[in-house]
Amino acid sequence: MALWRFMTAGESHGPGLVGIVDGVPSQVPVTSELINQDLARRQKGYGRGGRMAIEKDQVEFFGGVRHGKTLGSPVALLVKNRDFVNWQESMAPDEGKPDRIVTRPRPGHADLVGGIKYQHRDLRNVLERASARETTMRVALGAVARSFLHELGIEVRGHVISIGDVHAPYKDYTLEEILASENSPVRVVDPASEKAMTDAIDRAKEAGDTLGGIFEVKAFGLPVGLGSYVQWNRRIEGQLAQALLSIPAMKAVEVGTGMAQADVPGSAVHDAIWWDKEKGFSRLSNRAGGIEGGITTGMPLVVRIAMKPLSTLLSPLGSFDIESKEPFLAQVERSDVTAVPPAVVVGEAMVMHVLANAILEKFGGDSLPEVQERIQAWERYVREY
Ligand SMILES: Cc1cc2nc3c(=O)[nH]c(=O)nc-3n(C[C@H](O)[C@H](O)[C@H](O)COP(=O)(O)O)c2cc1C
Ligand SMILES: C=C(O[C@@H]1CC(C(=O)O)=C[C@@H](OP(=O)(O)O)[C@H]1O)C(=O)O
Repeated sequence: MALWRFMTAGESHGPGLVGIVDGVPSQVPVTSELINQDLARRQKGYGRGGRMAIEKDQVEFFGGVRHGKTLGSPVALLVKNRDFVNWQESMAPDEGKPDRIVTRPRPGHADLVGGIKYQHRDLRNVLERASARETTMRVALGAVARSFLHELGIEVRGHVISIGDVHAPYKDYTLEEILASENSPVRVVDPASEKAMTDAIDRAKEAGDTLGGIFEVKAFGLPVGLGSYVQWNRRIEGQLAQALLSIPAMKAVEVGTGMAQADVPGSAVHDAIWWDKEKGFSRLSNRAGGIEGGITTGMPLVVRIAMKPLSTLLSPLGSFDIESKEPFLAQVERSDVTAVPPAVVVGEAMVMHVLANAILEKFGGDSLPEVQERIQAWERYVREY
């Protein structure tokens, strides 16, 4: 069982989202300001649809935090859906009027498979939970992990690499360089790529189409030794891939130089080992993306994630109404054109949940000072190894 566990509940147009993260050590600084910062980052991004103009996500605490610090008890959070006022009758848990019944499944969304699986004839009962609205709570809970990791000297940040077929030039960016993407509407580090990306989004919007893309998440300051090769489910890249692919619309994950490694000989892939008295062991390059043998190497962790284009198309693909069994083509619904920039923030959150758990598995500890002390002792040992 994981030591850092979280769960979310709530529908996209219901009253809100709730979440609990269990296993957080005591004394970790957590404030609503800190969580709201990440919630605001997830809401930004060129290409978002009308919903983001309605929502202004703000966290409320229900447990586990007092006077700005965690207590060691489960942290319970709530984020309300502002859009709920427009859906109250439709989403009423007691008697209500399901006035916006959905019977037209979108190819590529969860509508049809979810309807069949859960025996729903109103596909709203599927899309409400399949919606990526849920990722709001993953990010709110992820901000607690961010604070815990920050106190241990670990920073996790991501940026966009491509939108549709527009690729920014690839570089091994430092944390400071990645932070510069914060003000970019498409969360890209390279300013020269920004215009081509926003233009591509404008063109897709005009055509009633959508775009996917690729983003990268990096973790800096990780200790050597998180994860393990001794059992299949303890390999850290496996845990990261599962967490990242659990985000709606994510279809592939690469670690380090990933897929490209298959094309070249080993001499062009592996990272030479280096030793000096001051730092101990390190690597001369980081094509492995900070993981060897399912264990962190102490080099930056590098994962890249491919997101498919969103499935709510204003000029949609063919589909059939589940009641009339008639084909339909036209379906006008509000939707994002692309959600790669906000997905970066969700990717960061999922990486942070995995890393927070891995830290607790390796070092244990009930309070932040206890974990800090254990990591410091470990780092001394690693330097002298
Ligand atoms: C931040 C974010 C925003 C999204 N916005 C939309 C959207 O507006 N319209 C849409 O059709 N899909 C959107 N999606 C993707 C769907 O939620 C996803 O495709 C759907 O749940 C089916 O899951 P699958 O793509 O993993 O098969 C979004 C995903 C993310 C991560
Ligand atoms: C609400 C969010 O994303 C939503 C994810 C989503 C989907 O189908 O996944 C569809 C859209 O919602 P709506 O159908 O209400 O327009 C997005 O806006 C959010 O990210 O907070």
